[in-house]
Amino acid sequence: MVSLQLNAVEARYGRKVVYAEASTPEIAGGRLTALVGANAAGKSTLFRRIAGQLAGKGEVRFVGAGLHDLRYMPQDTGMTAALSVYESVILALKQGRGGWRMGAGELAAVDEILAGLKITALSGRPLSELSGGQRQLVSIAQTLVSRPRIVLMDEPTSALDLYRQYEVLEYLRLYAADTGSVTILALHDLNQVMRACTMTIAVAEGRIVAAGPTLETLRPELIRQLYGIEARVETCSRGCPMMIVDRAVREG
Ligand SMILES: Nc1ncnc2c1ncn2[C@@H]1O[C@H](COP(=O)(O)OP(=O)(O)OP(=O)(O)O)[C@@H](O)[C@H]1O
Repeated sequence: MVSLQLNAVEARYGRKVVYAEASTPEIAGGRLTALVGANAAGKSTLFRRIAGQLAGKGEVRFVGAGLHDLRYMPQDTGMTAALSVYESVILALKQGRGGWRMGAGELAAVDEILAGLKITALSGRPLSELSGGQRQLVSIAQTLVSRPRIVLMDEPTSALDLYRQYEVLEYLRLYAADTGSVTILALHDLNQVMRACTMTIAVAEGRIVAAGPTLETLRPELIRQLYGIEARVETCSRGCPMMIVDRAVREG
């Protein structure tokens, strides 16, 4: 079983300390975990620290996986390379593996991920000619094609239409269940979080302020603390929890 835990982790940019001592409970694999918080709260910074891109004290403890099994999809993937979609996914698969010979299994993995995300038709298109939503789907394919056991995704649905948001969240949920991977998604849409993520970690001003089962964690008091928004969680007529926003309770 794969899991991840932070113990008194520091994350800094040079002298600027964003997290002084961030700790989490064990984050289990096999299900989706949400990372939530306001703009500039520290979500991407926490991902960078887990991914080994930032230094600092404390322990990032992986069980059943290591940094070589980790893929981090940043918010802005800046796809400028003169490659086709298919080539870019092959490149992502080859990252860290060495050699260019493609086995039948590797080609099948590329075909499978493109089909799974319903972007096979984009295979031959240059990255530079894709729409924002298409780029985001390709980026997800690049992140998952090697079937990593630790997956960190920064706002993976931010450029997608409603249908694609639903499809991608479902795809990610099944990916986590199939592979047992620790899959953490930074998300702003709390209804997506409630629909898809079993566990939620909330950050504010460089501190982890809550972590636990999603429905127990996303309480109105926490929403107010994180976002300055008065909100309710109610059950819709089909039995699903929904976040209803009433009003802003702070300026700015
Ligand atoms: N390269 C950097 N150098 C210095 N400070 C940075 C750097 N990147 C981010 N920060 C700062 O770190 C803090 C946390 O930023 P971070 O990008 O982690 O927030 P976030 O929660 O991901 O925000 P958003 O929802 O807006 O993407 C902010 O104060 C930000 O200005």
